[in-house]
Amino acid sequence: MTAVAAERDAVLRGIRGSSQFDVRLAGVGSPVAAANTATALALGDYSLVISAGIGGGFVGQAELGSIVVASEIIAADLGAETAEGFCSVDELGFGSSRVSVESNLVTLLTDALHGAGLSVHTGPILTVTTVTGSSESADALNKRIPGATAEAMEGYGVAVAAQIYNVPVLEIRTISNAVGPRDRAAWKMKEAFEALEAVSSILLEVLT
Ligand SMILES: O=C(O)c1cccc(C(=O)CC[C@H]2O[C@@H](n3cnc4c(=O)[nH]cnc43)[C@H](O)[C@@H]2O)c1
Repeated sequence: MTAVAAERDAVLRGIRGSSQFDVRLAGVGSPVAAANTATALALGDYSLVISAGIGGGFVGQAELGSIVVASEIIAADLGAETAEGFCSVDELGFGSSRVSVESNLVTLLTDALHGAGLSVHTGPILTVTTVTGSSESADALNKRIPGATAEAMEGYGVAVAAQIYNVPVLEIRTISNAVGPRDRAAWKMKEAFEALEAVSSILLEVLT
């Protein structure tokens, strides 16, 4: 599941037309991504769901152009603001803001990516509703979720749909920008799409 066509096209280049993969558009944001993933899972027979695309990298954790494979997929802003600070849905008793991933799948993929000489990191990938745009917000996320490695906008929605259908899920982000003050001129879209293509060609090797 990719949010936009440019991500889908990078994945398609990487998998070189393999019929083993069904590359679909999720749309931008967790709700539409959840709906589109659930629709696909209701109609087809899948053994793995992958949320893939570009994302923001937390400074000191994932540099521009690198790859992040999620160890956990976390809805970082799903909760309530209180006088004491942010309160997650877990703390509120309304469910879980976290979806776990199968560690053996993560290891299989990251070993292959390392083996191909690519820069790859593993850690929590946050799903946010609003792209983080200040150091204060980035610091708050880092404090709330130690080890946060990347952020994007769809992973949690895709993961919840996969979880409902009892299908394992992965999230993979290639880093186009740093999480923090918005500096559109510094975004490395080309490098991120090239990395997404490279990851997809490795996926073809390890999952075939
Ligand atoms: O501002 C622009 O000109 C612009 C051009 C293309 C794409 C964008 C996006 O904001 C893309 C959002 C899209 O990409 C993921 N993404 C990429 N970086 C981040 C981030 O730092 N924080 C959250 N999401 C990010 C996201 O999953 C969306 O699908 C802007």
